[in-house]
Amino acid sequence: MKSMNFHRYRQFPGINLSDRQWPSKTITKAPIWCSVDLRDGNQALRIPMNLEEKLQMFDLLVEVGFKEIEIGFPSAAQVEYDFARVLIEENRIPEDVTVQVLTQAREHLIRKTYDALEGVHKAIVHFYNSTSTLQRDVVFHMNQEQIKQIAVEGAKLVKSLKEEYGNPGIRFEYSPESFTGTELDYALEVCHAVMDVFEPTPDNKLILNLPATVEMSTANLHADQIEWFCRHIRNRESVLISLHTHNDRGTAVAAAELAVMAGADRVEGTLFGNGERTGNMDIVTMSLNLFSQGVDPKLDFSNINRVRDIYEACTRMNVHQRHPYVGELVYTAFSGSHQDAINKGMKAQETREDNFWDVPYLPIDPQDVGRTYQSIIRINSQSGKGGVAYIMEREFGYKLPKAMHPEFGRIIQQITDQTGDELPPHEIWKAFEQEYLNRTYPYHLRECHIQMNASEEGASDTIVKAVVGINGDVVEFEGKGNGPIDAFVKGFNQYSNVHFSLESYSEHDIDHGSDARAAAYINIRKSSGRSAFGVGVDRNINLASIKAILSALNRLEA
Ligand SMILES: CC(=O)SCCNC(=O)CCNC(=O)[C@H](O)C(C)(C)COP(=O)(O)OP(=O)(O)OC[C@H]1O[C@@H](n2cnc3c(N)ncnc32)[C@H](O)[C@@H]1OP(=O)(O)O
Ligand SMILES: CC(C)C(=O)C(=O)O
Repeated sequence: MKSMNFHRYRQFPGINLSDRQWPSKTITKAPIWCSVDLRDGNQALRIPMNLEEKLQMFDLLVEVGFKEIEIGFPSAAQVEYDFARVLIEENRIPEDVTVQVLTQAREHLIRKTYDALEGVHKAIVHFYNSTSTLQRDVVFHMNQEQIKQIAVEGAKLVKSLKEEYGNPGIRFEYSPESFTGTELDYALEVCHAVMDVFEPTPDNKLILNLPATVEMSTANLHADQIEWFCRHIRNRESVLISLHTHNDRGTAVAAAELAVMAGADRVEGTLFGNGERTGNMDIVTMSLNLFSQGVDPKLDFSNINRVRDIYEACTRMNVHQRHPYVGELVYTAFSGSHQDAINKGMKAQETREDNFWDVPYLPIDPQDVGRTYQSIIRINSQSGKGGVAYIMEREFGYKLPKAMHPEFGRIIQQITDQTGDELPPHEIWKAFEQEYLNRTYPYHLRECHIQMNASEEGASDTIVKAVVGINGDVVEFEGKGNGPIDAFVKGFNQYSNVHFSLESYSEHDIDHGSDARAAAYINIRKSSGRSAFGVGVDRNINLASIKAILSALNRLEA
């Protein structure tokens, strides 16, 4: 085997934090959420959102419950600037929502950003410069002091423009961009220098956003970085520590979760993890993770499909079928043992008294996010008898007796083995009809009259007069027994010379009301030892049973 070029990469260094506290913490409340869909999400799209799409996305974010929304980078492009103006001039920002705008720590961009915010009630001016070791070297060719000065000069300008514009509703956020690639003590030094400019207080906090601009380490090391920072920052009560994780290693959500345990107050992210490269932290997943632990997520994803549809329309991105909580297949089991457990779990759930959700393989109730139970079991060659029985009951109201499950399961398995494809419910129904209900050869019930006689002593007997097609001939017979089935079987045995016994019988209503039909399931065994189920459906339960007998016999003859 050829080995890969792993020696070109270095291990991320450990963090010196031997008494880390975060591993024994749990998250008991939602962090302050900030959506960056309209900025980090938008800047990574092949076709960025137009004004109309941005408005639609903004309205969705408000509807979901975000109170802080980064609406763009107004100094970057006209559409970004215009969007801020439309929101402000058309009074589209609800009272309780703060919009946030991003700018590089560069004078002309900061000034333009303030122009875009003219007249806003509440806004966060978010400015950044990269502080990472690598970018200082290869992008800026500056030393630590020079890079710190970019941040400090930016902070001074951002602060003075607030006064110049006389807008008390402006707050500040600073990001040492590429924080996770920056020496921790240096990132701290830069943030302290920025704090010295703003002089934040507990009533007037500065947001320090510590981005994992590129996800470079395992989530535990990220949590160590955040705990280290939270412990070393001065005036901790005067700053909000914000997270902004990316998903380069596929663990942005885990990194954000552990970092909240490590002390962060606020989390930036996007719907479904849209954003640069592999995306930003997925707020839907993180908030529903909290939800699934019994914590109020403070965001409303109770109609997840609507959120997905608007997201897909605005971004032209598709949500993956396996995306947590929302993907088409995430509440679906194809495999037999999962189906069996879900089927049993759903039944047990109906009888639970404590209302807690506890169904195998379904971490949350799909209905809590506006999904249905419709597709929790779907059938293909990996499926089992329990799943097939579930579909028959759920989709068509046929409660196949348990002893019949293996038989019908095998019939469906043969089809799925042949096609290799999923078998939708209507195809399962077709197979059921063909196998059990539509068989008329060699036996076919043409007429049947049932007469039940009750004697004064309470005993009763039944006479069945039937006309049955047998191998193309028409045979008329009469039988007497202690009930319609017994009478029919006796008569039939006599005239057809076919001998069998009844092994099991069950029946139920399929529909309700005066027009209700009944389904009967009868298992018969011939003297040869072979046995089969038959199914009959009729408005009259006795006729349904007689049809079920002939269905079973026909199957045994086939
Ligand atoms: C991690 C993130 O997601 S950060 C957000 C990223 N988002 C975006 O960049 C989207 C919007 N950006 C843009 O539209 C543009 O990049 C703008 C408007 C911000 C800047 O435009 P331009 O100046 O034309 O282009 P560009 O970004 O290539 O400029 C790079 C220059 O700015 C310098 N620069 C970058 N950040 C800073 C800073 N904070 N302070 C001073 N100079 C900076 C670079 O070193 C480079 O300098 P050079 O020209 O001497 O080599
Ligand atoms: C500007 C910052 C917060 C950013 O987008 C990043 O670092 O990913």
